Amino acid sequence: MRKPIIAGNWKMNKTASEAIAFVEAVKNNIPANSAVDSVVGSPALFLQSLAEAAKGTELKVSAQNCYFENAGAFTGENSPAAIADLGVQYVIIGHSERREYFHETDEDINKKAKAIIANGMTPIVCCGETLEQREAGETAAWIKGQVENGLDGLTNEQVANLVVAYEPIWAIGTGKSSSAADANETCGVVRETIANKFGQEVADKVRIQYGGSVKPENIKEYMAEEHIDGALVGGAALEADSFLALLEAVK
Ligand SMILES: O=C[C@H](O)COP(=O)(O)O
Repeated sequence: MRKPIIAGNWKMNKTASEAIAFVEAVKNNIPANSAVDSVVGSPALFLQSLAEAAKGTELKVSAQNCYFENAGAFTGENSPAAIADLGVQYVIIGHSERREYFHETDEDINKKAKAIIANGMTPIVCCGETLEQREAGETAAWIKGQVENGLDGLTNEQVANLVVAYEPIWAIGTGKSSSAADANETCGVVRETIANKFGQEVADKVRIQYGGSVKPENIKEYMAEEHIDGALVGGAALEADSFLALLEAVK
């Protein structure tokens, strides 16, 4: 049985005081030993204060990116070792916005996954196709390539413990969510790709999220599907009430 994982991704939103207010409003409203892993993905600026505020609670903090080296002359980047030292437990990598606007490749994402794991954190590895790829019938082949390349060289145990987020790019922030059946089919491609590369036992353990216009009103439909173990949520995870409603719908 895979434990559901709901992760909010704030993207480049919120000020420091808004971020703390969110965590204060949420952290004590998640029951101890919750049946759901609850994660909030913050800009790097607020990671330290949020990790401190959430310490000892069920709410876990995620970065939205990091570099793949722990230290050195990489102006403007954030070290995975330094992020881990703050008490951050997850890092989202390979989000389609990072791939598109910051030209991240599968190779970068693979190096980041290794660095995140080496620092004791859990990567949330994103993949997803464009509308053009979907309409051309290329979704499965594209997702297979992203997953194979992104996870290349990891051990079976490392893959079993990470999270993959499938986010069709055309469904992100558009209000056009994928149908639950279509999302499940592609999450099934992720699982099958992992089974072929790392074995069925690993594939049965890895948690796969769907992301793209998930809201408290539709999350149950996704969570009812065989291959969907959680959600990566943007817009509907920005307000504490809505984030708590997502958790409530899943538990
Ligand atoms: O990382 C989250 C996704 O990009 C989904 O964003 P959204 O829920 O606003 O569509």
